[in-house]
Amino acid sequence: MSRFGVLVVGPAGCGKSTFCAALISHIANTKRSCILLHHSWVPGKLIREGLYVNLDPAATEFEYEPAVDIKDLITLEDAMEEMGLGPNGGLMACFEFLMENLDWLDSSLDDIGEDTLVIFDCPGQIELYTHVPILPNLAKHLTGHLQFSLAASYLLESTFVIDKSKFFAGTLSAMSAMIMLEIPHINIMSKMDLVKGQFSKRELKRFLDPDPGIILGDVHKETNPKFHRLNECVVGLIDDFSMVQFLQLESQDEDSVQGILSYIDDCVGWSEVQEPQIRDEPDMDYTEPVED
Ligand SMILES: Nc1nc2c(ncn2[C@@H]2O[C@H](COP(=O)(O)OP(=O)(O)OP(=O)(O)O)[C@@H](O)[C@H]2O)c(=O)[nH]1
Ligand SMILES: [Mg+2]
Repeated sequence: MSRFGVLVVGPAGCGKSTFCAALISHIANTKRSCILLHHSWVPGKLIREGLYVNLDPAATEFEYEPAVDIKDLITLEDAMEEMGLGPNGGLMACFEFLMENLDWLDSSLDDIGEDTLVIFDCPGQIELYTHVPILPNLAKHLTGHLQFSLAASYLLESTFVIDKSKFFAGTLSAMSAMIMLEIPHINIMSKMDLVKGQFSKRELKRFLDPDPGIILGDVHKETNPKFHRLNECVVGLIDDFSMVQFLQLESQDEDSVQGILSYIDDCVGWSEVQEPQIRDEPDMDYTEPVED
């Protein structure tokens, strides 16, 4: 049995939930999972039977009904009220509770159809994977105990490229997530529609496939000379790793979503498993009859 999943992570408000919904719409439009779930396609049914997992205990509105919702285990209000915590402390407490009750997640994911790509919509608090190893441990559980072939997609908002020092901060957080999660990782520059008109293709390329050395000059101009040495060290760090590249995402654009889904499919190996299948045929037994 193959199980595939993608953790959608990134800072608050970067467009994670919108991207999850766009992925689901696209998968539904192309009807690719209907066969993989139950050989039938009923709009909406797909969503209840798998695919979308909400891991944000503060999320209340969804474009698609989650198949699994952390709020069925614990809500942010409960955690805040019972432990006398604020919203961020409450969120950490929710995840600690989830980690102590992983059997709940195991049983919730038990019914997920074979070969379905499960989309995990994560909260925007990046401390969950940059400071404390909660999401990394969850990823280990999914890949180890539940045998998911799992990838992470890290979203960074495109408006970060307008402020170059913010871009470096964002790139560092993407790197940090990549290193902490230890699973195949895709960086995505979200909300590209917001900056497309403002930059030429060449200028945008500088950020999508960053050469920090070139951007450094611009950052120097924008920062106090006292910090130039620090800027250089940060650039050196990004350069040394040479691992950060971004794919472009416009969640309203189906081609853009398809492009990113193809990367995710490749990362988790979904495509490899699908190729031999005859999609519109019911399961058939092709083995030779055994003679008595
Ligand atoms: N212009 C534009 N806006 C977008 C895009 N994607 C998301 N947004 C908007 O950005 C805002 C935040 O989007 P969400 O999908 O809720 O972001 P999120 O990362 O899930 O937010 P949190 O869960 O609170 O961390 C919403 O107002 C979206 O409509 C996009 O591709 N283009
Ligand atoms: Mg969200």
